[in-house]
Amino acid sequence: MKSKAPVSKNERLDVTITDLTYQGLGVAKVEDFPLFIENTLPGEEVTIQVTKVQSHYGFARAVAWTQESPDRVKDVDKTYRQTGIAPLQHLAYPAQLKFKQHQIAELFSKSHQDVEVAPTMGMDNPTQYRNKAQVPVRMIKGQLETGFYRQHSHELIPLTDFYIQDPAIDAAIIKVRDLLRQFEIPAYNEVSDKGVIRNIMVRRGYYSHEMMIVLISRTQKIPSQAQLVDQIHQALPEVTSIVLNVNAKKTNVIMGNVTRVLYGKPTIEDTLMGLTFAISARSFYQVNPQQTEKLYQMAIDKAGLTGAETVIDAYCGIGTISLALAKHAKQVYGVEIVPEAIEDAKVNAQKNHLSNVTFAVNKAEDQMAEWQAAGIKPDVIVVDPPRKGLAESLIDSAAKMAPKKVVYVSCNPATLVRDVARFTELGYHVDGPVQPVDQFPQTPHVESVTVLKRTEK
Ligand SMILES: C[S@@+](CC[C@H](N)C(=O)[O-])C[C@H]1O[C@@H](n2cnc3c(N)ncnc32)[C@H](O)[C@@H]1O
Repeated sequence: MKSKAPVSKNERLDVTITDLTYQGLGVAKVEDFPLFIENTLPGEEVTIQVTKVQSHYGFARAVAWTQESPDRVKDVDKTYRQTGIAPLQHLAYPAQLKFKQHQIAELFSKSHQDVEVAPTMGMDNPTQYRNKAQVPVRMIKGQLETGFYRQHSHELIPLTDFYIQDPAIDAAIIKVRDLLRQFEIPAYNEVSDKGVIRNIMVRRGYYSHEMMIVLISRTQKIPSQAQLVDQIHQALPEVTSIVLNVNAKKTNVIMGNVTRVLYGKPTIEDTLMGLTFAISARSFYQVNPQQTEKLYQMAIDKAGLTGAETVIDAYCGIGTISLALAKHAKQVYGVEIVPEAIEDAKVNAQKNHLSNVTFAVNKAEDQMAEWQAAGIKPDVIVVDPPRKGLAESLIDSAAKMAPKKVVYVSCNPATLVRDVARFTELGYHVDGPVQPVDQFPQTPHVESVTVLKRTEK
């Protein structure tokens, strides 16, 4: 065998299952060595017994056996795992929360043994929480269907109950699907690159109940467009905005660059932290509003503002965190790459009568360098990047500006740990425990807040 197994036959040990192979075996790692375990699913903590250590394509591989996890619950619907909508549905909710805490702790343990991870903050009803749906549309046996792709494929599994989405959104998708069928509007076919409707996006304000329907089309115009739009808003009284997004490219990217309002306003409004936000079709907006309020409150508390501080909010979207911080700070600077989101952010500052916020459309890494060159000296920097984390140059500019604190809101613990390592090289240390907040129940996605403090010299 080329590599040696750190486990031996008949050994018993406690492991956490982190992955699933295509053959349906659970995978756990011991010192980065994979163990393949029958009868397990991701997130489960089980005691295993190694049954075989064998050579597999020249590498050591161990197969182990266990009894079913006590945290296993009955699947609600197996399609939720096949589609990746709810890959953790088999796990009792407290075990899901523990798994998320474990994932972050495991990643930090390799480079930062001193970092603690607090228990994950969960929600009371961990289903039907999503305020946004983005569903693909396909023709199946000559009929237009909405649903979700089987994982790692483009095979559409038709669905009417999406389990983790607001049920009013599920009902709207069915209504739009039925109207598309009625007007005989064909779905896009990605093989022939023909057809019309590619995706339907629906967003609904948690408090406002305002609903936006975005029809993502290959074509500049949808057949029977005026009648379709008329019927949609008549059938769905909560709809205050119907938008056409044109994506004519042969691509996996969902939205194109052209957006046209077909009915109502270009935005819907919702409330978070007592503030009102306008949200347009292409802007990012957190999908779990109940947990977002907890997440933002945590970020604000950890920023520890007195009203005298200058704060930067990098990756600010429509300015949600920026404006929530502005109530407690002297001046806030926000930066975001999507121009529509910054337009929303500016409107949102006015709507909430907050004049101590300045927004910039730019790459956060470039804007931070500009602010640093311009001599801006933030007391606190908040970052909330996408899954790929922070550009190294952003961390360098941030450290040069020497804020007392960096509050890092992360949706990917792997890049969080990488970025924390860079900050520690530049004179920062993790202050207090990392706090996971469950933004995505039933899925393995992990959101967290980490505070980095400048180490006194
Ligand atoms: C996780 S979201 C957070 C948004 C916002 N803080 C919120 O809570 O709604 C990340 C945001 O970063 C933006 N983004 C992605 N890459 C960027 C970059 N290089 N520079 C600036 N913004 C970027 C995305 O458009 C998105 O709005």
